[in-house]
Amino acid sequence: MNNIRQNGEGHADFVVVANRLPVDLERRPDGTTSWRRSPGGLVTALEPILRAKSGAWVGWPGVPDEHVEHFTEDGLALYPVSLSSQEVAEYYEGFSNDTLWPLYHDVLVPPTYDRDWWGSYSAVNRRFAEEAARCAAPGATVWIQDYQLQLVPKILRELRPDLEIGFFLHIPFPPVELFMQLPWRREIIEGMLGADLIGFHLPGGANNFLFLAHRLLELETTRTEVGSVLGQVHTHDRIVNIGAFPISVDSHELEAAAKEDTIVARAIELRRELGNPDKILLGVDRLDYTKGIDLRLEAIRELLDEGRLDAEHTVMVQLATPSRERVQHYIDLRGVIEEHVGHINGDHAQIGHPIVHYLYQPVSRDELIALFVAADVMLVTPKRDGMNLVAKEYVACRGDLGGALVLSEFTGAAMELRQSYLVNPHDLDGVKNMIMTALHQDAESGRRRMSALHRQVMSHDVHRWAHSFLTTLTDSAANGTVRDLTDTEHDLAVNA
Ligand SMILES: O=P(O)(O)OC[C@H]1O[C@H](O[C@H]2O[C@H](CO)[C@@H](O)[C@H](O)[C@H]2O)[C@H](O)[C@@H](O)[C@@H]1O
Ligand SMILES: Cc1cn([C@@H]2O[C@H](COP(=O)(O)OP(=O)(O)O)[C@@H](O)[C@H]2O)c(=O)[nH]c1=O
Repeated sequence: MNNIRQNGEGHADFVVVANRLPVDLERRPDGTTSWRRSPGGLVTALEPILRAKSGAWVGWPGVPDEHVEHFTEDGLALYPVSLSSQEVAEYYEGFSNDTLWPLYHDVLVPPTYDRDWWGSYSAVNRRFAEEAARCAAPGATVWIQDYQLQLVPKILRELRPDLEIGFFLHIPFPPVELFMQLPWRREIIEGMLGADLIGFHLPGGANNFLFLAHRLLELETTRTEVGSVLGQVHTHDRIVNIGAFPISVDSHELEAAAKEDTIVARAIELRRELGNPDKILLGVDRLDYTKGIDLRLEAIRELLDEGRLDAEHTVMVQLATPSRERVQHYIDLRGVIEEHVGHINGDHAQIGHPIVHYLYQPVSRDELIALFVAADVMLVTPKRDGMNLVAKEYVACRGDLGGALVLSEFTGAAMELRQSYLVNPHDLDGVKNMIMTALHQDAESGRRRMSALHRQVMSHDVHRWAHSFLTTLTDSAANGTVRDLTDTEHDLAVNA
């Protein structure tokens, strides 16, 4: 237990522990530094929650070998955990993103099983747990996030048994047939079981976990359906609740932003800058092989080659945020995507009028919202995705009931967004046909679809998600039993 005091010397009553801080440290060539927003949906979702609860956030500042003392940035109390270059290579790029990420995403590329990476993952997880133990006040609520930190719940419980500990997985939890490949499978399940409540986006992930806990650790499991809790795992001394909590976005904030004059004007300007096409298609993703950017470009390319898509009056914007740039599969994918873009523009563009406008750089929030407002068809075609917040953001921004969403069945979002144009991303002809259907939708039926989608996203926002998880966590920690949200609690969460 070293220098960590059993009952906590920290002051934070609510602590988020995630691989990344909500901001990344940026080193400029002249040696100066600044902070910029971190990539990904986890940060998008949790930032407004932490802000509302005035809590602390424990995470890595995004660059190796940086030792930063805890500090406050834009009203958020941040507790950096520093990682060496070797740890970034082994814990983050290696075990997290070249072992667990592909294993949990249907083995879209083969996972690498490396014993040194596992050693580094275990050591870094301990460091995160120690930092959380240090900053949490007695009896505090600590909410641990995602696959990079699956050992933290168990270590933290050993260090600080007084804490209320929740764990949420943001990516799919695989079926037993895949998970059993992992040489360290027992340790991972035991690590997660240190929490009082384990949350997944979908019931499928929760059920996979319950099955594994029984099969692998021979623990007793029971099935319940109270609120979002689907079952319980009985460890030798505690009951751990397992549930499904589909994450969402700050829908009301997005809807309001999309109506602001400056955003509406920028959306019009964007259309003009794109050459006033009849139709704008939009893709917004981290550059990741799970996201299906390659297959959507393939679909567009074939539609243009076949003359089904009008090259003169159609434009596609594809934003791809750089991600995990030193992992070989990501380097390879970038090459494939850029080859597609080159082929499409080479074969079908005119001077000054590219068909695909491709940006390999992060884009600001306001510019993104203006693009959502401008886009006639949003293309979200992952081969596998835990949730996909971009799909929900697009819908939240379309309070005008315009636009159309083409959405892969293999995203978590597809579970709720049933009125989108659902596609199987493995069926290229099906994707092509659905893109054409969405482009030529009848205006009235398009409005009806968007109205249903918009209602769903507005009534199930990120505040409701967090409130639902955290009230269930408190009940779980108190006695292992749970209750449904009252209507008042639900309304408060939605209107927060
Ligand atoms: O931190 P990175 O390695 O740059 O990756 C960014 C984030 O990617 C993943 O996001 C997931 O969480 C989203 C919100 O729940 C969800 O919508 C999406 O489907 C997931 O892929 C990852 O899980 C995060 O830990 C990363 O921060
Ligand atoms: C390309 C791009 C994206 N964003 C924001 O990032 C997140 C992405 O979240 P999602 O759940 O869809 O997927 P991952 O977490 O990346 O796996 C979403 O909030 C986007 O709005 C951004 O801010 N800027 C960008 O350029």
